[in-house]
Amino acid sequence: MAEKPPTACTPQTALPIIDLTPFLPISTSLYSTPQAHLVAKLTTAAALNCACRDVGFFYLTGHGIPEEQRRTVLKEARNWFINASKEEKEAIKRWDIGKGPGGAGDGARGYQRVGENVTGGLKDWHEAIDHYRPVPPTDPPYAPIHGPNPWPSLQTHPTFKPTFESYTESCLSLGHALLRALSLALHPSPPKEDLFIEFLHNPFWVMRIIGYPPLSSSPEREGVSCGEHTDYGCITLLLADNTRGALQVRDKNGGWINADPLEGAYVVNIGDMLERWTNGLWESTRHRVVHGSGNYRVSVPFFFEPDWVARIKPLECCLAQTGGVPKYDEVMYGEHLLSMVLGNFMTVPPHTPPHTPLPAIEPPRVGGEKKAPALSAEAGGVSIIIR
Ligand SMILES: O=C(O)CCC(=O)C(=O)O
Ligand SMILES: [Fe+2]
Repeated sequence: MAEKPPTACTPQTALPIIDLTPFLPISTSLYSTPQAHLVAKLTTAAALNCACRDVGFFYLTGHGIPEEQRRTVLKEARNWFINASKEEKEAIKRWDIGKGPGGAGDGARGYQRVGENVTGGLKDWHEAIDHYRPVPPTDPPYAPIHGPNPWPSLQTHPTFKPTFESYTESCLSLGHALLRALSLALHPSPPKEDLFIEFLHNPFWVMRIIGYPPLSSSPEREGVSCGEHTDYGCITLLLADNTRGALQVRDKNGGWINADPLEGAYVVNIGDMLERWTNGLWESTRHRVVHGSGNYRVSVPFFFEPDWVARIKPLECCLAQTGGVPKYDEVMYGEHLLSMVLGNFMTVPPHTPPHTPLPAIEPPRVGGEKKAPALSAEAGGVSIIIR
């Protein structure tokens, strides 16, 4: 007789480790009976529920993405950041809306130089290429995040684009599997893996390819590499090199937990959309990057999001567990993203030194509570992104 999956959470001091194997397509061959498979899934789901409820961050093993592919992604990213010339970087730069050559520019896709991103009012000490799911140029709901992503030159970096395109496919498969597991975590009895399926016909995604010079190379020799924020979507699959002591996660007491890399694992966190779906049962956890050591750090967070047009509101099963009163108004994911990304414009002098505090921003109201905003504005050549 198969063992029963655990139901209670034990207190966590570090990030929990979750094995997703039972949710991978190959998993059916691993278990002797459907009942044994279901118990394995429920065990993973129960651990996920604890991780999302207590920490909002976890290590994910058994994710099915080959180590070789993950290593190649980081190698390509590092190679480009270190070896691409200033001109090559500027050739794929992010343009403010309509300000690129021939009126191009969506305010979002492309390369941002060190200090161009600002989080929580402070400039971030990193450079990055931001990619979004390519969408047709004439598809109205996506405006202005239209168009293709800009890629490094095929002449100088021929393997960059295919590497990231195939990695995107892998992350999308993993995202779907993880969302089935999260569904079961919320609805184990009777077991339900399809709570999110109606929101994931064509999931939107964002991928940031980030290079972090050491903070000691910044003018102030201190500050922050990526300011404190929550992620605004569904789940984030973080692939990072083996630098320790950089990514820090807020714990429930307001302290910081180091989310150091774990060999072969993803660091995963839940975003604001899952907080809304769960009516706050799971909170998207604040985190930041403070890269104090002397190396050049590389990370590639992949943000797996709902469909652009998905309408997000607390799920019935989560309302039932949280007193029955919705704490969040319904939002369309794409509108929410755009309001965060483009709805706030701030005036920033063009030569503001890194880590200069910017004017305070009134955070949007979320279920009557103030919640840190995720927004982007361009002014004076500075992009402001507050996740
Ligand atoms: O680089 C990292 O470790 C995390 C970056 C991050 O939190 C983000 O881009 O949202
Ligand atoms: Fe983040």
